Amino acid sequence: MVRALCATCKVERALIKRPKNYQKLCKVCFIKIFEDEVHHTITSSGLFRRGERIAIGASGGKDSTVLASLLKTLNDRHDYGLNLVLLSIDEGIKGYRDDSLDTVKRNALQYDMPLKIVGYDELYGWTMDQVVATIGKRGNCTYCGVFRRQALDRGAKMLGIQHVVTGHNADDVAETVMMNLLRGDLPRLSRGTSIVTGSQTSEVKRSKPLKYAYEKEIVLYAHHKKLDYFSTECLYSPEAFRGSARSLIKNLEKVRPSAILDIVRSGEDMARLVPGNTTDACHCTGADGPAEEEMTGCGSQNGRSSGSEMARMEAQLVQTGDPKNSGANEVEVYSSGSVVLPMRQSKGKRSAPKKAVAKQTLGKCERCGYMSSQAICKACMLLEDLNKNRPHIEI
Ligand SMILES: Nc1ncnc2c1ncn2[C@@H]1O[C@H](COP(=O)(O)OP(=O)(O)OP(=O)(O)O)[C@@H](O)[C@H]1O
Repeated sequence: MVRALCATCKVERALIKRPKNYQKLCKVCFIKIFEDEVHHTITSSGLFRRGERIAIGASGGKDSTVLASLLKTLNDRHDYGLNLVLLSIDEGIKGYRDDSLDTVKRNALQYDMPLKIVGYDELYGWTMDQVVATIGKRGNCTYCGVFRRQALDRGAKMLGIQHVVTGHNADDVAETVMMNLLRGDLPRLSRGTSIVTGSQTSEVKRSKPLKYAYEKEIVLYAHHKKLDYFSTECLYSPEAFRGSARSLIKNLEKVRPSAILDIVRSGEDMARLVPGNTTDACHCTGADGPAEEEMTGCGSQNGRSSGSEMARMEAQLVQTGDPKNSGANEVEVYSSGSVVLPMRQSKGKRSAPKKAVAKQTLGKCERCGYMSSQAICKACMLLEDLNKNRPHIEI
């Protein structure tokens, strides 16, 4: 079968069928278009200012590795004038985070960026292995999410940096929109769709430059740019509700590729209906906001288990290789028939309709002194519970 010509340059043979819109592109044009689109997101939302120091939340996974590589490329190409630093949180999960941190250490050399690693053990006196040994796997993602969110802020403060970027992508945002839609929680939905969280009053703002990038295109970009990233799921259990929202969206995407971006855009439109929300930038403090809790999940939420779609896609890419070299035909990196999504059954209780929540005001946690919208921050509340059980386990 003769491969079609690239829809953009019309010279090279198409190698990639874009998951986003089925456009057939050659490798060079795909990479250029993907980079241009992220550049557009950054400039149109005025994400950075010249001279700004940016901490890239680096987990070693595909999203944050692509983010680091892309920001370096765009910073050089468009002269953003940014000072980029890698910031990694070591949750203390042996056989998972220690391996992914090795990847980040290599990335630091590859991209010539300084790397700061901050551990849960030094911040909280607990590793996630110890937390799971105490509370079991159920609910451990809540601890990890709350601790990581604060750890990223604290790591940034240690570096004297006020802006953290994370590798959250369009699929992540669509999942958050869907979850909050299903819960009937519009205020939380509104916070989850913002490209920037944290305001002038909060000490560290967070943003998602890959907000409009499809996860599948991130995998393709990483593959074709031959990026060095870590691809194993967390050893501890994923969050069931997010998994169900994800399956729902992936099934929609099969019949309507634009579904992911449509959900993101609908989320943005609905966010404008929330009283007090006038711009895309989130008005919550970002320190303790529930939407942030959801957006700072763990890699396992994205289901990279061997049976998952992303794992299949990665395996397929590795197997097929680059058709230019292997002589194979055009790579269709996805196919609606070939992907079987893991359906996780959620036994979650039906939650009562929620009232609109008032805007949060930033203060300081009475215990740790860290920024919080409540008297005692969530991390301290969780630590209190954990510490009650401390005598029962060996640390
Ligand atoms: N341990 C960590 N250290 C620093 N940043 C992290 C860490 N874990 C997650 N993040 C940040 O949060 C983002 C979303 O993380 P999450 O694990 O939910 O998604 P992911 O799709 O698996 O991301 P990635 O592919 O980058 O691991 C990551 O892209 C990264 O920027």
